[in-house]
Amino acid sequence: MSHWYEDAAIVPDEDIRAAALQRQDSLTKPKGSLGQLEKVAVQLAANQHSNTPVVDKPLIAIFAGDHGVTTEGVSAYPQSVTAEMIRNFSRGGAAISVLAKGLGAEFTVVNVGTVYALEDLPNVQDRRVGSGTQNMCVTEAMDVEQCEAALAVGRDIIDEAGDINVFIGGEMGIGNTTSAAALAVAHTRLSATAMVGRGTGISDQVLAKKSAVVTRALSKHLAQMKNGLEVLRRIGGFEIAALAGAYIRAAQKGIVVLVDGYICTAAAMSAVKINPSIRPWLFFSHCSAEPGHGRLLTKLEAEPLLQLDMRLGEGSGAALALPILQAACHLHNQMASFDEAGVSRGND
Ligand SMILES: Cc1cc2ncn([C@H]3O[C@H](COP(=O)(O)O)[C@@H](O)[C@H]3O)c2cc1C
Ligand SMILES: O=C(O)c1cccnc1
Repeated sequence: MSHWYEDAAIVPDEDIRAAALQRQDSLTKPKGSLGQLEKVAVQLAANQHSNTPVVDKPLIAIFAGDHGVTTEGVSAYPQSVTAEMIRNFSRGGAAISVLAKGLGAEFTVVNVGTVYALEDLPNVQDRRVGSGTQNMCVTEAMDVEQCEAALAVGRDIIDEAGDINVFIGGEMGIGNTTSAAALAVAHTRLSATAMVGRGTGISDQVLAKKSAVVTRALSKHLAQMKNGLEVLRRIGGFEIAALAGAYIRAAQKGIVVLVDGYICTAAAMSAVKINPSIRPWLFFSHCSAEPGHGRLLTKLEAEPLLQLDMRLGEGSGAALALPILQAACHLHNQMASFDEAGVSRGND
């Protein structure tokens, strides 16, 4: 049986890529002097099958879920913060609320599975597929139906979005850096200590425990983790699965994806393992202060745009990187060529 998440993404146009590369080299600047902005513009042009790429209609969706692994004592904050922060997103008080407002972006918060149901809140959608995941050290984080349902939540958010051309996913889930680290270990085969970080700010003692928790979870599930979906189901989270589903659907619809920090990158890695054809659609905002993030980005051959020592999540880094993606498009589309401007070419 084939599944929606296995359907191919839109394939970049190689003729447009060649034309976009040629255009970059015709613009009034030394060749290559706009660095990564040039690469970004060329990739966006190829993806969008247009030599005038555009990322001016963003959707920011924050997916929230609770994690059973928090019972192991792996976060500096209590599990109740996940739901409390949903209220804060709704009221406009969170970092991402402020950044989304500044960007004028469409903004929504999606509860994929907090432990407790929340009251009705403005801008918050209740799509809970369970009351938090199970503790991955003891059993699978999600059963098959929950994992499929969480992936479909992400898909539906993209399908129900208005006219968008760029998607930013964010996450909120106390304990989710443990899940992200476990996913990172599973997909890189690097050690737990290389992939585990301080998350919300844990002590040395808790850090050692967190590594042991990830090691235990991996040894419990490794033999049965035969594909990307099983990895996600066994050691992922509801919000991580929803992000993966949203990334896959965005790529299938030709919507550019701006991936945020460590947890979102773990979701992106899961999505690529489930459906490798989505990879060209993923742009990476920043390298977070979590040491595992850089290693996971390297595994994905990703070149993040920013390095700001951030370790927040919520989609905050991606929101900050969006204007850079937009600037890359404006420069590509609006700069004058040497011929147009009457500027002499070099012999580079
Ligand atoms: C007030 C607050 C706001 C947040 N916003 C994002 N996170 C971030 O921290 C959590 C992951 O860290 P750990 O694995 O250590 O629990 C996630 O919810 C992530 O989005 C927050 C965490 C807190 C405490
Ligand atoms: O990089 C991230 O996304 C991150 C790091 C620490 C805590 N929350 C999120």
